[in-house]
Amino acid sequence: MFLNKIVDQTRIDLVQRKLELPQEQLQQIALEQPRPRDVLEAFEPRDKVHLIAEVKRASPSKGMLAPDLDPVETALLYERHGASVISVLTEPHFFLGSPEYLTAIKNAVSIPVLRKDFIIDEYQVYEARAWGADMILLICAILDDQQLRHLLQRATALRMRVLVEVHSREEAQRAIDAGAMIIGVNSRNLTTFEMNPYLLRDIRQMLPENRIIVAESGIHSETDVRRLARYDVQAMLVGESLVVSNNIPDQIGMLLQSTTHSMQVKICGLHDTEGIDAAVEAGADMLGFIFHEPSHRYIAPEQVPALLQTRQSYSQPPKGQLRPDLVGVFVNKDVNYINDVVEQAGLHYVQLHGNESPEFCQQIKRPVIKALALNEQADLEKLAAYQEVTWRLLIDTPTPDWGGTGRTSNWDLAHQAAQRSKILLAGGLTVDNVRTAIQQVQPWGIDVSSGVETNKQKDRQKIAAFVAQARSSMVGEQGRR
Ligand SMILES: O=C(O)c1ccccc1N[C@@H]1O[C@H](COP(=O)(O)O)[C@@H](O)[C@H]1O
Repeated sequence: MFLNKIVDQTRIDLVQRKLELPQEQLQQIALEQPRPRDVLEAFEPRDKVHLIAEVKRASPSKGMLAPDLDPVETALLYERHGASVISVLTEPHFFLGSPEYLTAIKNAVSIPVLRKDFIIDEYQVYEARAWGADMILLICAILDDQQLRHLLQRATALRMRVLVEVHSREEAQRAIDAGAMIIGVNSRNLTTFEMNPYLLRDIRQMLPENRIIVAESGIHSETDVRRLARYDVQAMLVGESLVVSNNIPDQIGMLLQSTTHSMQVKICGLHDTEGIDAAVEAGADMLGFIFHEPSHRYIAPEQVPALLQTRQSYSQPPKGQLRPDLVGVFVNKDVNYINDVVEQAGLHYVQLHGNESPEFCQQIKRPVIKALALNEQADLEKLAAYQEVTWRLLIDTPTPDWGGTGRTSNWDLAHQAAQRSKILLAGGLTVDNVRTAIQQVQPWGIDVSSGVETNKQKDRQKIAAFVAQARSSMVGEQGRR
């Protein structure tokens, strides 16, 4: 097994290195180093997705990636094009890494540098500092709780920061309990090399708000980054897709641009197979289900999993896509009912579309999207109380029917809201007006129901055209959160 092999090899190497340089001397060198660079500052502002760019020549899962890569030139290129931290492999046998790369890179760039290795012994922590690292990686899968705490404590005493890597809910809890402030969720299982692209979604909610969350592995495309922006990570650690690229600046540009310029699309009011297939195949990010009985779009909660299970489009989405997130829409329902439906229907988000108070929102077991109507300037003030306790705000048209009416909202007020928080814009969007809406309001995402229907049924062509139009409508950096 790969992990065992690499840890065994690390132990053998360590015996030799300790003979060459006893720990006492190494410790002295580590203590003489200038103070580490400020890693936490590198992840400011916290509501952006920062790039940890990795210098990696090979990997056991992919073999040779970029054997001729010049580590220092590559790191300098990463820094010039917007990386916040450089990750350097120092493991020599499986990743063709080297401590010399780390030191040379540290001397060349002015951003923090991470020692990415299989650290199992405090000797390696001192090495990292002696070589110039500002941050180290600790992998939960190869450490027990006592080792994890001990190595964290050693690194902290040397003023380094620690990226604690997890691969499951159980490891995430161990990282939290050990006091990890920077938690990396690695979608690649280090034992089987299998990818679980849903891992981050599955464990994101259990990670406390005050931690820095790093998404690791398999980040290649705009679609990948759009998902990360949905799970509110502070950083993405990217190696392979950078080093194999024949245009690294373009690849970095695409990844970073996608963190802010990529439009999240929710298709709402789905209740039949055709609608679900059309929304998934068009590449929708979120599927919305209406649990408000008077609506013609109503679906009983228990029907949702049953319906999704029958759809191959959902269980095995088209290449390059993943299963969208599921949103349940409720109007003035009881909190216990909502929390039961969350489990029953397997929801990832809850949209509250009635008069629910901020206190009510706090009792919901999933991140809340709170729908609010903006009639006049003064209504903007009510956003603040909800912003604190919800995941996103949704600006919809004020009507007695609550929502799904096909009437557009006040885009000027919505734009002002979008400058204050990440909003979803809803109400009367269609393929004909969505570009203007995006450019005028600059929302974080958009939500549509009526506008992609014909005779009250979801229309495959309208859905495809709507998603394509939304995605091609560029949003400027200015004014969008
Ligand atoms: O769609 C409904 O029937 C509905 C009922 C009750 C609350 C919200 C509802 N839909 C929401 O309305 C917007 C879509 O509006 P439009 O149809 O595109 O104008 C969206 O947020 C739905 O979740």
